[in-house]
Amino acid sequence: MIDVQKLVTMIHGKPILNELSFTMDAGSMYGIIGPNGAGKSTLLHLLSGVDKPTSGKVLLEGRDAAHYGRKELAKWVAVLQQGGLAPAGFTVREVVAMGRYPFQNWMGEEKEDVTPLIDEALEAMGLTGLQERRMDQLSGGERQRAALAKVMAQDPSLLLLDEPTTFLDIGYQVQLLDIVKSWQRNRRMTVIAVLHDLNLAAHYCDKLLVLHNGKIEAFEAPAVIMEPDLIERVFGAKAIVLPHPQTGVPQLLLQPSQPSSQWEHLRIERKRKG
Ligand SMILES: Nc1ncnc2c1ncn2[C@@H]1O[C@H](COP(=O)(O)OP(=O)(O)OP(=O)(O)O)[C@@H](O)[C@H]1O
Repeated sequence: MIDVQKLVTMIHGKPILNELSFTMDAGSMYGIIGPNGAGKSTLLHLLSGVDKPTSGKVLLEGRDAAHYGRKELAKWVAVLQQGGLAPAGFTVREVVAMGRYPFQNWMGEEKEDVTPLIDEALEAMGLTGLQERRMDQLSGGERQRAALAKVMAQDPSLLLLDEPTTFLDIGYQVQLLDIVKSWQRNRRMTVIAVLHDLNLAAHYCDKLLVLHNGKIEAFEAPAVIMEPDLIERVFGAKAIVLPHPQTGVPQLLLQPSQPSSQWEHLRIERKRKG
């Protein structure tokens, strides 16, 4: 369980996160959504224990995240950073195997043979055929999948994802979230993902935390969040909300501000050119 108490982050005297308090249950999938600069990545870094708040606390399983050692924390918290891994001279398989680092002794050894775990992670992300390829020879999407395979090999209890679908085409966006979701259900893992695509967030997350101006605007089930007034208030965008024809999950259709005048402009242009 994650218990966030009166969390404040100030940067250059300006509050970026302003007294956030909430709890998240183990084994559920949560989305953090909000406009650019709302503080989503800042909050994720605090939840991972990497950054320290100006005041307030993040309790992971009842213990202050700031009091965990790095390696100890890495045994059960994995973070998939925005943009995945930087390209480097290692092969895909070597990078995925690095996910096991927190469990290794000083000689880089583990008690059990982890080959099947690494094979499974490579297979799940469609990387078996690319496992001997160097990271700098991969596309952005392939690197992102390698980064996810690495955190899969880590086998965490809490997985933090910062805009995991950014470099992926629509097929891999759905595939990545499908994998994370089934993994979350099967292993009772807790997942917290910063997502910009609200339609995907509504489909995959049990609850959505909406950040706006460093405060929690709402923390509810997607059916409550996907509501035109809230979307316009937070994102300044007009939207129509419709149930997905197959799943019934609310989905947003964005409304361009002046569609008719744009079409009119094109019609006049065409007429002018004859
Ligand atoms: N090191 C820093 N120095 C100054 N300002 C910072 C620093 N880090 C973050 N900020 C500011 O804090 C605010 C929140 O940043 P954060 O990256 O958490 O937003 P975000 O919601 O993740 O945004 P985005 O959707 O654009 O990724 C922004 O206004 C950003 O400019």
